[in-house]
Amino acid sequence: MRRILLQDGPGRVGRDGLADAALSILEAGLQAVEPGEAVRRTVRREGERLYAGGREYPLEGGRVLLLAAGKAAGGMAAALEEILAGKLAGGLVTLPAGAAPPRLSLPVRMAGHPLPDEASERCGKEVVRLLRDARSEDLVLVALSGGASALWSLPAPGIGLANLRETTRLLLASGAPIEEINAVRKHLDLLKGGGMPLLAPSVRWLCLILSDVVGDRLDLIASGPTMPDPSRFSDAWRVLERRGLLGRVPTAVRARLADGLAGKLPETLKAGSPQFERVQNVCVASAQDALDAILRSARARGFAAACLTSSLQGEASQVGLVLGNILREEAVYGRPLPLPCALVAAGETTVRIVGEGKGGRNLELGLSAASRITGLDRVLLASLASDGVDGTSGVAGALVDGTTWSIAESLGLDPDGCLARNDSLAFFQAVGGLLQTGWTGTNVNDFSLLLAQ
Ligand SMILES: Nc1ncnc2c1ncn2[C@@H]1O[C@H](COP(=O)(O)OP(=O)(O)O)[C@@H](O)[C@H]1O
Ligand SMILES: O=C(O)[C@@H](CO)OP(=O)(O)O
Repeated sequence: MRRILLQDGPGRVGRDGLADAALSILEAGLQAVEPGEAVRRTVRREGERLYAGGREYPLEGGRVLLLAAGKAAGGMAAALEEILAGKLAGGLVTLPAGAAPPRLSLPVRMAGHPLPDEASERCGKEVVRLLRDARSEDLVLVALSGGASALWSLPAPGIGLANLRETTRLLLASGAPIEEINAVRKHLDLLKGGGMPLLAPSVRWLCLILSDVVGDRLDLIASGPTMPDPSRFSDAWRVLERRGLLGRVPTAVRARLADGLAGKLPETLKAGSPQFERVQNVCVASAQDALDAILRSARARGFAAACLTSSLQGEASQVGLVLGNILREEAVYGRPLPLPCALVAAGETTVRIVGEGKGGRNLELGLSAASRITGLDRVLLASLASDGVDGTSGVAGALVDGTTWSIAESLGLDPDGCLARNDSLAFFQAVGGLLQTGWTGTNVNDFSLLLAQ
């Protein structure tokens, strides 16, 4: 079971049973989306047959390949190696640099995240090589989780890794949500947006997906390499326009999108394309599973519990204010739930980067929420990235209570200034409340847990 550690500071943060309860409740959420278990719940083997998503896959007659990428690739691949004992003929597993390398029989590579690097491109080429050698009687298993967009890269002709990297950097800092970021990536990288089946259209495909995307749109997770792509060149162009990036992205990127818009390049594969006839995509777990476990765990500890939303989106500091106000309502008026209560929200907020500081969306959400609960007793809000690494902070999230804001002020910190400089890590390093897990090995959105007693 993955433990969450709370870094204390000069204030009362974490010095009461409420914080212990919050950590245990969130740990139950992480446990429910352990990737190996999620795969074992979804895939079953009986002798020479594999069963998943209501279909049967014969294991004899051809080779079985496994291609896995993403923050949960280690756990997913380990479970599949076990299930397919004696049957795997080859493959590749790619994880973000810095994650603990799993012990597997298949080759394991570490690559750049959130920006693709040379290792990402090498992995992309390795995937192409493996698929080009595949024959029609082969079965290709793909295990995808969030992060894979950066970990496997095959820049389109004329784009090159440096331009793809720069465009990704600009998009990540722009505050664009993942559907916008990936609409652009799908049009600059040949593996994304349904690109994989094009490389080996005659094989059978089973793609297992751990969702880290709000609403579990499978074409968005890891930029949907095995999924039909509903987005078009015109969508990618509009994203750059909307985010003020058309004049800032490299010339080669603008030129490719303009060629696509002018009909000089084929659109990505759409639903109904024959290339998807032999492809099955199955979601093995998502934030919904973690939310259910969080609610169960809270209720078992005597809290009235409810989910506020599983679609939390918006600028992190604004979302933090709203959640802080909801927690205040609970503490002062005991509504909407009777006390003691636990409210949980899952999703993925965004941060438009304007400063030079270090932090992440969960840290900014927590910092901002602290302003709305200051002075209140027996309340807390914990915001956690389920992958264990929030933005550039190196930590998983933050826990705030009614003392956080006043401690900051007593230390001479300027909380609003920290937010304005995107410097939330420095704020929490001073006041305490950082949540640490290391890479959790899973990845299903962020969680904000509100407790009031
Ligand atoms: N200093 C910062 N403060 C707050 N957020 C940041 C900061 N630097 C980067 N980010 C945000 O972190 C996000 C990338 O974080 P990461 O945890 O890798 O995302 P994901 O889990 O979705 O891959 C970017 O969208 C960016 O807006
Ligand atoms: O790989 C990706 O495209 C995204 C979404 O799945 O993941 P992350 O935000 O973790 O990079």
